[in-house]
Amino acid sequence: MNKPHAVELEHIWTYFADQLVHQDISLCLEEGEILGLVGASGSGKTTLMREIIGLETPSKGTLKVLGEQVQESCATECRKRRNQTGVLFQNGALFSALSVFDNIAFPLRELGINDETLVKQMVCMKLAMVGLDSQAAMRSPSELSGGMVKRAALARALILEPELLLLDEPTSGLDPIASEDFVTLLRQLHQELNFTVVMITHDLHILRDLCSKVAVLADHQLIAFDTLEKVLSCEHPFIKLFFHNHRAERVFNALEVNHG
Ligand SMILES: Nc1ncnc2c1ncn2[C@@H]1O[C@H](COP(=O)(O)OP(=O)(O)OP(=O)(O)O)[C@@H](O)[C@H]1O
Repeated sequence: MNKPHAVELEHIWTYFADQLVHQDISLCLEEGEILGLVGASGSGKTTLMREIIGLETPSKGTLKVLGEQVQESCATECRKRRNQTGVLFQNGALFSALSVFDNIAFPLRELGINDETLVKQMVCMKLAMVGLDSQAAMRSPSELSGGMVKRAALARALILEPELLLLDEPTSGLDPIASEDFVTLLRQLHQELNFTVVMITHDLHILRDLCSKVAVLADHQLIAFDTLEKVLSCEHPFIKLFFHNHRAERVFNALEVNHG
């Protein structure tokens, strides 16, 4: 039996004034899947993610997230869905005036959880999960390395134990080692918590090692949505450019060898 869908886009069209961004995009992501969203700059990846979060409304089409139709949700349903969705923005988007601890605690306090013992317990659990110690928790975001900022932002995104995690270029700005560590962390957390992930990424290693599905936006359309192996065999010029250059071939050769 198929798993329930975590994200369902049906015939999504998006215009900003008369500028077409998305033309008839449909896809279904099952619970527990990890989707890598790829596309050239300006192809509408961020807009699609903002639509899934509910920060932007498509011009046409139906968008269902965690079983609820986003456009028809009342305020209570919107709040509930927001609490079930964790977001990691590209630069971490931590509040610079708050310590790492208070950043991670922020969604709890916003929900009205003021029992400080409980808040401390929950924050410490998430800190441990992402591999940050209590010293890092007391620092301000500006005192952290790029990798630590991503971990702190991930802890904040996970604090309410979301069913859906949205990640915008989670490894951008990280050196290869910090990037690999972050991918390992994401994989471990996904195995433990089994959330669904939608992530904008151009990181070939993430697409190869982490994503169960890859979606490619080009020419305003979803030109491919499948496993990486199937996407690699598409003939579209953007796919050739992005997935079949020398660097990509080196990363994906291992995949082709592994899968015969
Ligand atoms: N709020 C907005 N109002 C008007 N135009 C917008 C708005 N948001 C995005 N756009 C336009 O929509 C198009 C898609 O933008 P979007 O940020 O979704 O692309 P992207 O694929 O995420 O790009 P990048 O990889 O550069 O971040 C762009 O032409 C952008 O200028």
